[in-house]
Amino acid sequence: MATSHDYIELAFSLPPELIEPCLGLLSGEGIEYFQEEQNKLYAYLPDSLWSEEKKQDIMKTLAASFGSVPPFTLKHMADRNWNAEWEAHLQPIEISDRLLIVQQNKDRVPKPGQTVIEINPKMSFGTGYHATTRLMLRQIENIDLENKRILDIGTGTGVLAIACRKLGNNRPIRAVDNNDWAVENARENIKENLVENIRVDMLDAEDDLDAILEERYDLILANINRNVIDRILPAIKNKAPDCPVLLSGIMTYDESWLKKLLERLEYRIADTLYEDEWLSCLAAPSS
Ligand SMILES: C[S@@+](CC[C@H](N)C(=O)[O-])C[C@H]1O[C@@H](n2cnc3c(N)ncnc32)[C@H](O)[C@@H]1O
Repeated sequence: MATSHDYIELAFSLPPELIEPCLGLLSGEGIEYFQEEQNKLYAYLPDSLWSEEKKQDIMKTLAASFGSVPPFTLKHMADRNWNAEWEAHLQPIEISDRLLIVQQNKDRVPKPGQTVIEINPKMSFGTGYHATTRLMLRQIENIDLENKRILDIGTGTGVLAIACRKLGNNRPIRAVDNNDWAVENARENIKENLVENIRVDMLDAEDDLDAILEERYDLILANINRNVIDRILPAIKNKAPDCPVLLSGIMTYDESWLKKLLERLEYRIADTLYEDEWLSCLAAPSS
C-alpha cells in the first residue's frame, strides 16, 4: 500500500500512436497516474513502491511489447510541486450533455440541466482526463441508479461515487481504495460536492475483498486495470453472484481476454463503450 507522498516520474518520449498502448502496459505494472502530451507520456509511481526490481520489471514489459524500451527520463518529485503542476493544467471536462467536471476556482459554464461535479484531484486518478473515467461516467449515466446499493472499488478522486449520488442514487455508497492519498482526496471531494452518505475506506481490492463484500450491493464499479480485474472478478462473482459489475481500465486489445473471462464466470455483456484504445464493459449475471 502506498504511504509516501513523494513520487517517481517516468517521462517517455513516444510517437502519439504508442502513448495509449504504453499507458496500458504501465497500468498493468501497477502504475496508476498519468499525464499525456503529444509525443510524451508521464507516468507517476509512489516513491515507496519504486525499486530497482520494479524498474527492471517495467523495462522488460516495455521491451517485450515494443522491441526496445522507449527513451525516458526519471525524476523524483515532491508532492507539493507535483500538485501545483498538475492543477495548473486542469480545465473543465465535458463528459456529456448531462455531466461536467470542473476544478475549484476555475471557470465553469454548465449547459442548462448539466450536473456539475467539482474534483480537486491531488495525486488521485479520476479527474475525467482519462478515457476510462469518461467511459465509466457515460455508462453510469445510462444505468437506473435509484435504490441501488453501490460499491466503487478503486475510487481515486471519488468521482464515480459522487456522480452516482448527483445523478439520482439515493442509497448509501461505499468507496474503497488502497492508496491513502486517494482515500483522503475522495473524502475531500465528497465534502466539496456537498453529497452525503458515501463512505470511503482504505482497503485493498485483493487482500480485503471479503471485508469489502460483507455487505450486499446492487452495482459494483471497478475502474482499475486488467491484472487486478483478472484477480478479483472471480471472487466478486463468487461472493456477489447476482450483482452487475461495471468495469474499465481495460484496453481494446484485451477485449477477447475479457470476453472469455466473463463467459467463464457466467456474466453476459450488457453494454460496452469505447474511447481511444480503452473500453468499459457492463457485466451482468447471465441468469
Ligand atoms: C484507474 S484509477 C480509477 C479512479 C476512479 N475510480 C475513476 O474511475 O476515475 C484506479 C484506482 O484504483 C486504485 N487501486 C489500484 N489497485 C487497487 C487495489 N488492489 N485495491 C484498491 N484500490 C486499488 C488506485 O489507487 C486508483 O485510485
